[in-house]
Amino acid sequence: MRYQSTRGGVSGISFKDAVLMGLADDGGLLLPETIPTLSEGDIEALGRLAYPELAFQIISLYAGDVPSADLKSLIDRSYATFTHPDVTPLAHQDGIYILELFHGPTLAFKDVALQFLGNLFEYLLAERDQKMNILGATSGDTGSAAIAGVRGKQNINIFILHPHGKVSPIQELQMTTVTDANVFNLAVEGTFDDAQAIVKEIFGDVAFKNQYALGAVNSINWARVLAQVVYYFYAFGRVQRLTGCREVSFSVPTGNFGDIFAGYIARRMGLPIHQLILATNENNILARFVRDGDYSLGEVVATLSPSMDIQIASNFERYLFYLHGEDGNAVIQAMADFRQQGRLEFTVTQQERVREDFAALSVSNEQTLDTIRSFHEQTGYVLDPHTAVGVRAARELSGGECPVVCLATAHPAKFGDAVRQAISKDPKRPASLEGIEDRPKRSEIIPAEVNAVRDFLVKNAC
Ligand SMILES: Cc1ncc(COP(=O)(O)O)c(C=O)c1O
Ligand SMILES: N[C@@H](CCOP(=O)(O)O)C(=O)O
Repeated sequence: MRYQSTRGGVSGISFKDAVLMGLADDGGLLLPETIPTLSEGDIEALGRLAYPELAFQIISLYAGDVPSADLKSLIDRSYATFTHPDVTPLAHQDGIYILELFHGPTLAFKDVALQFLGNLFEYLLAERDQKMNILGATSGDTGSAAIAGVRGKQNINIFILHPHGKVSPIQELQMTTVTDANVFNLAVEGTFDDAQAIVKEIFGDVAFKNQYALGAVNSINWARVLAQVVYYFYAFGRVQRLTGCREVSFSVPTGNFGDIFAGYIARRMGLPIHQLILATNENNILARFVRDGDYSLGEVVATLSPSMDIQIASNFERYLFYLHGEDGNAVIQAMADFRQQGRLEFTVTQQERVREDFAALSVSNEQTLDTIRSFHEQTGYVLDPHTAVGVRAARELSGGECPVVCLATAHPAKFGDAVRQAISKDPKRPASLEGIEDRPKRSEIIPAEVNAVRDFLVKNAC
């Protein structure tokens, strides 16, 4: 399998090189040159596998240059850190399937990909006798999952930018209480969008990126999206065996468009996804895009699901590539238009195609609280606010023709304030969070300026 950039300036590179390149050297995002498709029989057989074996089968399709035994060992080690034997178990509550993606070390779906990516980086760096400085932006969950994936690892330093004061207290502590010498937390005086723009601008300076061997842990990195494709197949297989259904819908709480894009890839591989429901909070540019073709930038507002307080969704560029018939020049033009005008226009045909690909809903804070409350009253199950956004959208948009899987992207204990507001009690705390408030902390506040981050990196790079 070879990889190409959404902007047409990079092509023919291997999986290993794509993982190390992160952001494509032409500023675009990497995608496989072809998407492998699977037959109904293949998909049914895959659906019977245990999670690590399924991950091996799916990832192998895209990572032919990693020897099978090595890939298997990387995957097995990555999922051995999960506390549930099924890795991503499926609960059935109130007619909805909840795919619990939060049983990894930092209690969010990001662990599914970042445990793997951390091990993969270590493996590739050892093979090439290289060092790496990871630079990432987080609205709360990617940061701690990436740190957990590489803390204490040889030849890797990690620099994570989070928006100062805009992540939940537990999310902040999960990052800043990791005081290993190779971990640097930077609290940026701005939004997640500012942090992500800084990261992309620094990656865009290819000479600097190569000089400091920068690595990407955000969904900029294709390996992130790829590892997330796996659980769509896993959930489909489990639900199909339980219900005998031919198709399944998925509802996906969405911010940076990575998780739902993984579902889009799974569907392109042949997975019979009926509806792919894109659920946003009040930062609703993506929901407006799907429903009305209105892709225009708004101000980021703080919500009860802070990890989705995003307006400029990184992976949208990957979808644009397909929407524009895999034409890199059209993507370059669209990205330039968006930078200049803060909006994009779509033809009627494109808008129709988008609505074939996705259904969408924007969910308010009030509706989020109401969903956590009513779901708890009906089932006793406690949803985190991001998952609640997806559950609300599933309830409103799914037509009931086939089962719906809601991706449960975080453990409710990460968002205690929102849960308490909804059900007047604290969510149960998993053991990993016990005493987190009392641990030593390390982080730096930094202005939302490229040069400030660049200077910090130069001083602390490995
Ligand atoms: C808990 C949680 N749910 C949902 C999302 C949205 O996922 P994506 O950014 O891949 O759209 C995020 C952040 O990305 C998150 O941290
Ligand atoms: N919600 C994310 C934002 C970054 O998304 P990513 O999937 O591109 O890493 C977070 O928690 O940081």
